[in-house]
Amino acid sequence: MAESLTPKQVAEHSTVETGLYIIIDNNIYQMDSFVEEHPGGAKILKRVGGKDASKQFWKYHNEGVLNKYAPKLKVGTVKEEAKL
Ligand code: HEM
Repeated sequence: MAESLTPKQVAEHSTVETGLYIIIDNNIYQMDSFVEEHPGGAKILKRVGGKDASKQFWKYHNEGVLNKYAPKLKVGTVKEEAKL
């Protein structure tokens, strides 16, 4: 089920135990099941848990990687925090 979460809610899932969510271009990916098979290593993914990793992602990957893995890993999109 696709969720719509604020950056703050995503930040609550910063560890493998809580799902290891990362943000890439406003989409949220749940990495806990993938972290041990990530070709770039588990450590680098754990470092960006709960955060926006768009910049790091696009440095090392291309669109094809997202097309392949999004169906399995994407859990939702980021919604703006309410502005007061
Ligand atoms: C949805 C999230 C991600 C997926 C599905 C993913 C998947 C992959 C795959 C399939 C590779 C193998 C190389 C390739 O096919 O291009 C790879 C390599 C790599 N990934 Fe990721 N990755 C993700 C996120 C990240 C993030 C957020 C970082 C950095 C913080 C990262 C860092 C790396 C590095 C450093 C490599 C090795 C590049 C190299 O050896 O040249 N990845 N990743």
